Amino acid sequence: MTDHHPTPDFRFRVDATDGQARTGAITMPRGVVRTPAFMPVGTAATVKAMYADQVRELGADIVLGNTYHLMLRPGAERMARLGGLHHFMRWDGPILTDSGGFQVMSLSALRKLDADGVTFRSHIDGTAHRMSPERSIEIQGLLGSDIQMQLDECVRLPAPPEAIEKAMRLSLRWAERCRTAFGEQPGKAMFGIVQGGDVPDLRVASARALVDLDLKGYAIGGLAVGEPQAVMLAMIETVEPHLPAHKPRYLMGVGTPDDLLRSVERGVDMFDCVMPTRAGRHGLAYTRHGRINLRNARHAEDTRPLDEASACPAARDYSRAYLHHLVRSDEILGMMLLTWNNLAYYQDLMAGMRAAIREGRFLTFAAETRAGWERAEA
Ligand SMILES: CNc1nc2cc(C(=O)NN)ccc2[nH]1
Repeated sequence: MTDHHPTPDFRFRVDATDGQARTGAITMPRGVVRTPAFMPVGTAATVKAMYADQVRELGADIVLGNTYHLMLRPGAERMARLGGLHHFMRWDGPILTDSGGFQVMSLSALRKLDADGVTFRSHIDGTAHRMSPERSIEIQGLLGSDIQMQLDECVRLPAPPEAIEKAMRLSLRWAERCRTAFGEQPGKAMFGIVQGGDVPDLRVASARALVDLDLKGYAIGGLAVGEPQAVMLAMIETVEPHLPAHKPRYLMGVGTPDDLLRSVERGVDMFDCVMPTRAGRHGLAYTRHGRINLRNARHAEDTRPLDEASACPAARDYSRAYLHHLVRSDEILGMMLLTWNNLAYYQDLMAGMRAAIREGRFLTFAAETRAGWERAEA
């Protein structure tokens, strides 16, 4: 395995491939991101219910910050005065921030979109805000983000092709404006976001236009927005041949463990999703035996841990009976342990994929992993 060290600039290297699947690393001044990579979501400057050190220890190299939440609270200029997001939350590795566009459209109130950006009211206190491509990049810079996302317009599916095309073309114009606003920041990157809904021709047009901007990485956005998994996978297959093989591909907002296997198989390098953390807070455990709902009465006297073979204490040292009790009692420790378990499982899955790709056995690994989920618990 090629060992990777932080570098003064932003570099991506593919170390091995197996079919369309790739494994390698992004090296940046703040650290190395082994790919395929899963980014825990740290919405309000915290990966909910986790210490930053725990997130690092379970194998995460990079976390995601949400621009929409942080610009509203504590505020971008305030965050800069406080030393930036890394210092604030004590995460010394790379941070990727989204642009805020998706959350403005899904969380804010009274939002109005125009050619220059979006005007909206905060879901927290109703104050009015304006987000332009330039302001989004400025905010991400003030936060200290290492990988910044362009502002784009993401449409929910199903949607009329005209609406999808309009949003995709607006997103391309915003990509150029973000590229200009970002300028040259050695060691940092700005990624474009391929849009185009579930319309292959629009997806290809979006990808080709973004590649002409010669960006450092490319996200595939506007998926996992209500479409069937088959449609999501078809869009990845449509876009992949048009993205440069030597730059990272990031699938936004995805996904379940099965989504991750099938997307890595199709050439995706990076992921973020609230699934492991949100599910953990709701009593759901992701394990190599499949998903387990600890609220279910069948666990009330089950003395087994979630996974005795796991290196994660939350999976190995606590009985299901205890986790069931904590979940039924709405105890904070229940959320903490299940979040810890779930993030550890997701990182173990990514590490397993990286090793399998290096050893040319990815499809076997994927099949064995799925079989483990199906096997009725011993
Ligand atoms: C949970 N599904 C899901 N889809 C997403 C798409 C985007 C996007 O296109 N941003 N520009 C962001 C977050 C997402 N989360």
